[in-house]
Amino acid sequence: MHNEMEKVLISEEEIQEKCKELGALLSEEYDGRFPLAIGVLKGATPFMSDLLKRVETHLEMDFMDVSSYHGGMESSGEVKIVKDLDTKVEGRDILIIEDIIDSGRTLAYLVDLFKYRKANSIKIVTLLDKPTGRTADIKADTVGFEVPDEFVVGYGLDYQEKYRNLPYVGVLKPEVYGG
Ligand SMILES: O=P(O)(O)OC[C@H]1O[C@H](OP(=O)(O)OP(=O)(O)O)[C@H](O)[C@@H]1O
Ligand code: HPA
Ligand SMILES: [Mg+2]
Repeated sequence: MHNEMEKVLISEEEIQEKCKELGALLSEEYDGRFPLAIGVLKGATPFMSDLLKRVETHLEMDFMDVSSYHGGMESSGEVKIVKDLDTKVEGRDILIIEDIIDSGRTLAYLVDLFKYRKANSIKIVTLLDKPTGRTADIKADTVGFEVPDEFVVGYGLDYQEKYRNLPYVGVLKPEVYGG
């Protein structure tokens, strides 16, 4: 698997350091509150797991699956709910956890949905931000790293459902996309 990578953009150590840093920030922000942390399946799961271990306040976890890429490299433009929350959003302080904001469509959809469901507050934390990909008007409150205009994989991010289990974020060799 590692020999299919052209380059590593963000190392395992850098990611773990960032989780500590962002975890400390969120610990302050949510001190004394009981936020509902929502992981966006499937990509956000490694980041959610490592980040929330560093948050020192009570919180509730839930998951939502809204897919628009269908394993490929281009957003289909249409966001579809695959799995909804088990938890009521009304009156809650929502912390959406994402692996990447690219076009912004996934998050624009979720923010609208949670507003409609009468959340008390909505914040977004994302490991990666790819500002060059943006078509929807959406900005994260907290960003781990900015990435260039390249398709990235690893640490939750997939290409055709593979590479999510890499402990780092990188770019694949061009020949991997060939077959
Ligand atoms: O800003 P956008 O252009 O909407 O792209 C970002 C979203 O796309 C990817 O998820 P995907 O829909 O591929 O599902 P996955 O997490 O299961 O891979 C990624 O994990 C984000 O959720
Ligand atoms: O660069 C990316 N890599 C993997 N999945 C993605 N979903 C949106 N952008 C990306
Ligand atoms: Mg994906």
